[in-house]
Amino acid sequence: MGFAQLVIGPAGSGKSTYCSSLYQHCQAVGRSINIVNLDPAAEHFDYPVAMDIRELISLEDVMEELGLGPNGGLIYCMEHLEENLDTWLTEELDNYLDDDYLVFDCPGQIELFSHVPVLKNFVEHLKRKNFNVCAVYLLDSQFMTDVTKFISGCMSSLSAMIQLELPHVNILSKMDLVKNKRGVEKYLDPEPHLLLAELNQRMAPQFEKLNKSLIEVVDHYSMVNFLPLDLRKEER
Ligand SMILES: Nc1nc2c(ncn2[C@@H]2O[C@H](COP(=O)(O)OP(=O)(O)OP(=O)(O)O)[C@@H](O)[C@H]2O)c(=O)[nH]1
Ligand SMILES: [Mg+2]
Repeated sequence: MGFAQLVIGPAGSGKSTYCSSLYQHCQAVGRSINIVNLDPAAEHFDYPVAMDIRELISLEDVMEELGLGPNGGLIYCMEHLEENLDTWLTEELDNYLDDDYLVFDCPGQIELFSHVPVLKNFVEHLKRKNFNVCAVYLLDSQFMTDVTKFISGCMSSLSAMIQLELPHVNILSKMDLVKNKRGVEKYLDPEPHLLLAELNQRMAPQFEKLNKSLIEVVDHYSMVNFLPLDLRKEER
């Protein structure tokens, strides 16, 4: 049984930086880890790339030859990956042994984990290949400054959770940049009724019913839970 982590989250939330920190950490403690690039648009890496989607397809070629824009081109590349799960991916995975740990650095277009089925099928394939997979969802702590942004962050994470159906960890990234630590801490594991009160205060009165439903959804899925990550701190 192999192990895999799917690192997802909105554009610029710190996925690749997290992957490279994870790599350095594993180097330091003497564990073996393999970071896989699944972003056909990525160019620079701070970690050795164990597998690379760009060996299968290049975004630049797709944009040039098919006349697609960057996001349409990315979806095309990911669909191409989906079509090659039984060929390219299977061959690449054959290089890894039973106990190996793979970390997939994903692109940041949130449609990939909200409604486009590519990553879902990718995960199913990994499971068929006997990998134990989990999702790590990164959200930028810079957006945790008010309750409306918090709720929208929860919703996007929740849609990934529902679509991928994986054990799921939420991480609040870039904690080193947060000046008002207290302001963010209250969102790590907040009381639903306090969130609701804050949301009602922030929004016009006609949204009260909607606010209540939103908080209930978040609460039901036990989603109101983020782990803060400060990459400058050693103990993590
Ligand atoms: N201060 C600080 N900056 C960070 C941290 N993590 C990421 N960044 C910065 O945030 C920017 C985006 O980081 P990336 O790791 O490229 O984010 P990403 O999620 O891989 O981005 P995409 O792949 O383009 O979606 C870069 O400028 C990073 O240096 C962090 O923990 N602290
Ligand atoms: Mg990245």
